Amino acid sequence: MLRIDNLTKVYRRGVRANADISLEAAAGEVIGLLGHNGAGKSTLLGQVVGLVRPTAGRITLLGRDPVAEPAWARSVCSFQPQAQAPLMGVTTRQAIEIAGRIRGGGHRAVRRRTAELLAALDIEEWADRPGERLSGGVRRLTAFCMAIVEPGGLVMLDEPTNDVDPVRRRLLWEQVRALAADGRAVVLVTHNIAEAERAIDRVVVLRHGRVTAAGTPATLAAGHEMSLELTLPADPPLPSWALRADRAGDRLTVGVAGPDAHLAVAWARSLTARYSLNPVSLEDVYLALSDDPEVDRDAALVP
Ligand SMILES: Nc1ncnc2c1ncn2[C@@H]1O[C@H](COP(=O)(O)OP(=O)(O)OP(=O)(O)O)[C@@H](O)[C@H]1O
Repeated sequence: MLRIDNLTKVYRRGVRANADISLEAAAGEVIGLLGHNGAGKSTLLGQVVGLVRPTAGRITLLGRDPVAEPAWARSVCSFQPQAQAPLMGVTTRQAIEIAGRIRGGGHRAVRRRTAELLAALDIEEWADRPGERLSGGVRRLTAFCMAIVEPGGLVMLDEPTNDVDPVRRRLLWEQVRALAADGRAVVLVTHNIAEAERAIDRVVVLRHGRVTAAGTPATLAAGHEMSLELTLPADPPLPSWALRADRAGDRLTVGVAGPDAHLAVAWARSLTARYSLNPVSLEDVYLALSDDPEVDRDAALVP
């Protein structure tokens, strides 16, 4: 569906927002773009929809060049920008229906789909409220519905869960999975890594405009240690498989490599009934990458 090769964007005044980025998104797949503020995530999405002109590299969307054909690209892409949608003078329902009609949906089909989305995201109680009187979270959900009411083959969402409460965030992630199940490719930006882990198929981590890690959450987690937590008043001798040990009060945390999990559990059991072995989360991996001086050194090489 989408293929990006060696994409680079240098803004005027020399800010290199994207540096040599390559990635692919296939139909039925949800890709999560992760990265600190200013890492270049929005710039990447902006280039695919023709809002930002690449400095170098190539984007291929359904075999065509969206940079050369921006109007066509916008017809096959759906996009929820990071900025809140201006919803003055229209209700939630009207905003979603208008978006669906502009994207070419039939009157009845758009009305039906709008009603389904309002129900699925549990925002029906605000369906007929004017946009200027909506809360930030409902506004964000409305913008999400506007982006997916008549979805293109590629759906790009820039921080769709911002301002949204935990219950409705979960409903939103279900809709993201439904888009993929329906054969769309979804590329989304999020800072909500713990939740995204359940909804995304592949992760691309950007740092200072470069891809610093990419893969499924499981492959990124492979090689990172798990943590064994034990409630123990005194430190026992550490077995040879223990990677590190930290104490906070009566809690001891021991780093464990994946293949040593069974040894760790047996050891913990011999010492106390109060222990837990926690698999590494995508958030742990992300934080470990953020701390990695190698990654910083690479980033510093960005000219
Ligand atoms: N129009 C612009 N002109 C000049 N520099 C820009 C412009 N837009 C973004 N930048 C710069 O490009 C870099 C990447 O910005 P971008 O918005 O793509 O990051 P991001 O990863 O989406 O950040 P955030 O998580 O904060 O939204 C930043 O240094 C930003 O200041």
